[in-house]
Amino acid sequence: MAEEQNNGSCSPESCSSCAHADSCPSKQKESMKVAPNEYTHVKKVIGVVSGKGGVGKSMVTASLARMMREQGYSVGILDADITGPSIPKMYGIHEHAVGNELGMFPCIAKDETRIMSVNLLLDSEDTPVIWRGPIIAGVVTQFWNEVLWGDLDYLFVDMPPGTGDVPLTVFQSLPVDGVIIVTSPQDLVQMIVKKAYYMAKQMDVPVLGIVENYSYLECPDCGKKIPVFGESHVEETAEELGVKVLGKMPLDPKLASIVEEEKFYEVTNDYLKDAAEVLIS
Ligand SMILES: Nc1ncnc2c1ncn2[C@@H]1O[C@H](COP(=O)(O)OP(=O)(O)OP(=O)(O)O)[C@@H](O)[C@H]1O
Repeated sequence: MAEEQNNGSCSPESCSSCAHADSCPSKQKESMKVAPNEYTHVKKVIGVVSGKGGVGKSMVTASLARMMREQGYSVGILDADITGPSIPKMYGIHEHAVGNELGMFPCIAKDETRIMSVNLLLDSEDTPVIWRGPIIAGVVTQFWNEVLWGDLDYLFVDMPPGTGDVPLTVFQSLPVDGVIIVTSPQDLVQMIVKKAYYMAKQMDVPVLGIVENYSYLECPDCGKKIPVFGESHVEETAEELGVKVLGKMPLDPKLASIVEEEKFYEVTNDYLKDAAEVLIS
């Protein structure tokens, strides 16, 4: 019988009737999940990943969070980019996270987005985090099960770039409902997108789609779209992988300056409307 094959492709739900359940990879994967604390109730956990650094993953994470917040959903951002945290500063948060015997409280941005990041725990924001991979991965797990997130419709996880320890821990330990891959138009990046895609697939996490950042720059005088980083190949890549393109974001000076002003809680990002549909469905 198909569900009795020990091949890792069956669902954990079919374990009860399967003779191979104890040694089955699908059940083992399930057992590695870390339960949240009793004060955390998150409806959807969405990972934002990129194969490579600097493609604007934090920008996309925060934009998705803003978009859902604007639609009235309660949202949180778990900044899992431990060595390069940028989310609190984008929202103008420079305070220290506080806790009690039950756990740590996320900091609350002006638009009520709940945020947890290593920068909220350091004595100085400029202190570098020089920890080995397993320690960093442990902190990310604590951000899930020791932070009192409360009731959230969406928790966005801003992952560090690449396919290392932290993405692996997040996929294994958190109940990730889907990932969004961020890319930029360069050829090399398209290849790296596939690595992120295959990692998610291997971890049985659905890929909700791809967002291309830095797609073009719009001339402020004539409105012409200039492909600064070359022609986009995102549609080809998406088609090849069988996923949707959820949006193409230009290099937008308005977005850059709102990040500089640390007022991301005011952003309305219309470039990612298709992503909202996918997140709500
Ligand atoms: N579409 C955009 N328009 C203008 N500025 C942008 C855009 N996307 C990103 N930026 C800016 O580029 C910088 C890098 O973006 P971001 O921090 O989101 O990248 P990242 O992929 O998360 O980086 P890392 O991988 O190093 O964590 C930031 O200052 C951000 O504000």
